[in-house]
Amino acid sequence: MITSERMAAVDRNAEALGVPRKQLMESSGNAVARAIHRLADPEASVAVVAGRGNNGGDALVAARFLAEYDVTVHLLGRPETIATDIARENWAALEAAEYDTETVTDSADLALGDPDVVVDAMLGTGVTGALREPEATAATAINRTDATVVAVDVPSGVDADTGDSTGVAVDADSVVTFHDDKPGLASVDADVTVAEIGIPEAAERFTGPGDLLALGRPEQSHKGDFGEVLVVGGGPYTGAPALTARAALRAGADLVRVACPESIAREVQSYSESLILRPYHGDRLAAANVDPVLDLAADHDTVVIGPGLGSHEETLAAVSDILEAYEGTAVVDADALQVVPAVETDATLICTPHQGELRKMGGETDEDWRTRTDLVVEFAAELGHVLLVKGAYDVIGDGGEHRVNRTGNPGMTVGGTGDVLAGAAGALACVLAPFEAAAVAAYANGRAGDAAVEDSGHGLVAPDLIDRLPAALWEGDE
Ligand SMILES: NC(=O)C1=CN([C@@H]2O[C@H](COP(=O)(O)OP(=O)(O)OC[C@H]3O[C@@H](n4cnc5c(N)ncnc54)[C@H](O)[C@@H]3O)[C@@H](O)[C@H]2O)[C@H](O)CC1
Ligand SMILES: [K+]
Repeated sequence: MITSERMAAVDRNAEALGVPRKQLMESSGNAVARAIHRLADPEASVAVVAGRGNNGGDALVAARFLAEYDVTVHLLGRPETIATDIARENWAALEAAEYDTETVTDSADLALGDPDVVVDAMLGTGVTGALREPEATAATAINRTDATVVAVDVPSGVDADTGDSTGVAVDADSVVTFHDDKPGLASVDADVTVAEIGIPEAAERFTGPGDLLALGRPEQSHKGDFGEVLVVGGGPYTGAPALTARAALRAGADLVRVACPESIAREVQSYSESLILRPYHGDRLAAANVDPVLDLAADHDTVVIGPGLGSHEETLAAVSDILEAYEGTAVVDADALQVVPAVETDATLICTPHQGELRKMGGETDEDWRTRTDLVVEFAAELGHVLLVKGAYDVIGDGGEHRVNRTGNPGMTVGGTGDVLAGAAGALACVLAPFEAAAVAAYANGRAGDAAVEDSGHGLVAPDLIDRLPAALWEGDE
């Protein structure tokens, strides 16, 4: 099963892998035509009803694969209003080759006749709300025919994710859907065929530019759309919590506060004026700080706990107590990771170990790490949390799904890059589901590292990544 949002991401990733959408459209159209070959005898009459989006584009392609049939293509709307280049190109190809086409600008003008087959390609995953005109009237007209109705991707008017239809929807006999089944088709009373359209498996398995689509564009978001992050870190180390907090800010967080021992507050502040500190009593996290930190945490959308905390027994006990009582979303990094397996919590944790830390948590690693994503998925399931295991290939798992990130470079083994990643994950977890936040953080962090190396060669330091996070998250790669 794949949601429309994930499908759009995978589609974008496929393009980045060298398989552009026009190629996918060609495969989709071909699959629809093959379904018609199975359903109808040669010379049967086929009415293709195409909308102005890519769903319509699929059917315009299908028409070219139906030479044995008597095909008429009805385009709903003027050709100039076709929404995408690839659909428009396929319309132009039909026109140039003098196919039997007509454009319907007024729903009253749709003359379907009495076809043997109707191809419903008005709307697919791009639908929002109830069908408008001329689609609504066309759907009623399609439902009134005695034809066998073949829907492209989803019956028009049906939401691919929920199966809901707010108004009239096409009553299809059969649905040819692409790449993977859609959740909304479960409630549709039709034969559903899933057609492979040539999307490489890597487009789903590896993070790519499509994974960033969920973030939206910066100009669409406003201050307050992201969220507030609390970094709980520092003690024996002062640089780590500062890096984490600065990374969270650059990854979009509206506000980031650092809870750290008062003994190091001045030094943490010295890294950046923009840091807001909430110092607690003492020189390392300990039992007396648990309640104040929990009170602070309750006022934030996410918490990042671990960077620079050290592994003093008292500190680790305090981390356990905090995680046990906390109920929100937290990124757990560095020394704090080792307490996670024994912690019983209602919180949603994103754990970011490297392989050494993973072993310390009781997880299994393997020399042939790339092919052992199953180890991450299983251990994540055992923990009941999201795991982001850092390495040459980062593996992100949540017990069900997994994703692999291959951005980044050997220069990133330098200290502090993990602190940056944790901060980015904390910010992204304010706006994305935990698994997505981890995957996008890994992708963007690696991309920032790759950009840094490209700009200044090797000799990378962690702050180089922070400055490049906004571009890595919000700028296209073409
Ligand atoms: N990898 C893939 O996902 C592939 C998908 N293919 C096909 O593309 C469609 C989705 O295409 P898209 O252009 O995004 O959307 P639609 O064609 O479904 O519709 C967009 C079109 O419709 C207008 N619109 C939206 N809501 C309504 C409404 N309620 N009433 C009327 N009109 C509406 C909107 O303004 C747009 O103009 C997917 O389903 C597949 O069939 C590919 O070709 C292969 C790869
Ligand atoms: K459709």
